[in-house]
Amino acid sequence: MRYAHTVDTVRGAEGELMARLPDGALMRRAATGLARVCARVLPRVYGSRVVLLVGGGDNGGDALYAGSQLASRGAAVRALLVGSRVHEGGLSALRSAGGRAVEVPRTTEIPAGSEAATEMAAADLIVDGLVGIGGTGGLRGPHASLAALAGATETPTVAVDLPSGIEADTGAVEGTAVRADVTVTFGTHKPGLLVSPGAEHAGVVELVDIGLAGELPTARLESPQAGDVDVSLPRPGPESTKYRRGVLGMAVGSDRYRGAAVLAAGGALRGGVGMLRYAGHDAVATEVLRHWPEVVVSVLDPEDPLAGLPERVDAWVVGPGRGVDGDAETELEAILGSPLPVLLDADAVTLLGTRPRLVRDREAPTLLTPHAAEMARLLPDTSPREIEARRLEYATRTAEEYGCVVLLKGSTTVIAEPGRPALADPNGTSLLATAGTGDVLSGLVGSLLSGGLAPREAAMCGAYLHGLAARLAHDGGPISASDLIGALPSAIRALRTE
Ligand SMILES: NC(=O)C1=CN([C@@H]2O[C@H](COP(=O)(O)OP(=O)(O)OC[C@H]3O[C@@H](n4cnc5c(N)ncnc54)[C@H](OP(=O)(O)O)[C@@H]3O)[C@@H](O)[C@H]2O)[C@@H](O)CC1
Ligand SMILES: [K+]
Repeated sequence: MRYAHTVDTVRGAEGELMARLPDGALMRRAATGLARVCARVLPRVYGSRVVLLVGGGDNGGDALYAGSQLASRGAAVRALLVGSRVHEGGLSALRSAGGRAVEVPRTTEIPAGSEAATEMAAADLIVDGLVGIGGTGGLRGPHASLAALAGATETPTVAVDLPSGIEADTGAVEGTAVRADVTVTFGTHKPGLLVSPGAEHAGVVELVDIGLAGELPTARLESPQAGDVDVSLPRPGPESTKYRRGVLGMAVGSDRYRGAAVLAAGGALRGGVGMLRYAGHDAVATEVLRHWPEVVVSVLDPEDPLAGLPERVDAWVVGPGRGVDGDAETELEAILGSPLPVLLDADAVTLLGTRPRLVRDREAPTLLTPHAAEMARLLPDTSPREIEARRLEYATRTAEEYGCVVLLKGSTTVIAEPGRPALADPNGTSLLATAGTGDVLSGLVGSLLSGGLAPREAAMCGAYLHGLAARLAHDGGPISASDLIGALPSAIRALRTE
């Protein structure tokens, strides 16, 4: 698991630790770790050209001290000082080691042909020490200008603690931000490094241990790795039967949207469900059976559909392609009235927007799996764009307002449960941005719910396997939702070797 803590928590832990350590010890540890990574990114240190972007705070101080270490190993290091002040200790260390520093004019626009721009383009490495966890709001003035100019070069860029311009606690990016190839972060990850859009600016994230771990409380955010998914995933043993492995009920698809049912069923079957009980009208039920003869189908009578819903199930998946008419609403209400875990996706989430009490008043476990547009229907006066920009914040808010677990699909899938650290899936890929992949996910996560996993863990494992399957199915060209189903067993196998 990767753990991420908020700025306030990091500051608190830093304060505790600093009180026991000599002055400057933490910054020395941070700078040494940073210099080590920079040395690895450079083809060789001696004779290389390094440009430091140095803001006025300790983030700039880290860059200056790391720069001094590179300079003492023979790199030509030049610091562009852009803050209203500068870390004096770092600056004198750099100068003593033979590095040079120039003040960048504090004009808002630094032109493309300026000396600073030329130096960045000619450098072997740019080190971004403009702002770290002390940053507030989008980058201002010359900081924004330098970040944009760095982004216009091909020069490899290492960000100090986090890429300047991304919001540490959320991953939101307002305006220009540095795009790093590598981010060297200190003590713990910051949530913004693991959630898009911030995560897309961070490149490879390397954690430098500065001794903070002992002071850190519960994380704000966790990012599961293959081993975490592997240990959580239910595996059949000698005692397993189809009933013990879990029976999943599915109320998805409709005569109009038959594919949704076929895809969700595929996700559940390849996700390892013990038995799948599908309920739907004749045409869609026949289609499901044609694709997946192992499914136990209940054909619903249009005159009395509720009477046909299967009873002996361990969990339910409701919504994809089911519609939002009166029958769908009555069915949703009936299923949510059961004491079983229920996953609501797509149309069921839309229906919930008009009847929030259906979940708010529920005591049994509920998991919502919306994308941003569906989530916007749950939160009045919120647009999908706002949700995309602040995924962690809105997933958390939805979970709290509805009192359930929420999996927000998209660039970084975020899972939130009130009172627990949120989870950020590390496997996000644009390969999944294609019709039907959400249906597969609902079936896959549903199979894990029916297998006995708590909603948060089912969501975590499902999201991880979904992304991994997409990567495994990809052989250079696009993939479809059906390819994803085919790759799920390999994804489960691959957990052990990841
Ligand atoms: N915590 C730890 O455990 C450790 C922390 N360490 C390091 O300390 C870093 C935190 O240092 P910090 O507190 O000095 O703040 P920092 O990130 O340098 O930013 C402040 C400066 O940025 C400026 N500024 C702000 N927003 C801006 C904007 N939008 N656009 C433009 N400018 C903006 C602001 O300028 P002002 O607004 O005051 O003029 C001020 O000068 C941390 O990230 C890590 O690298 C390690 O050394 C050791 C262990
Ligand atoms: K930075």
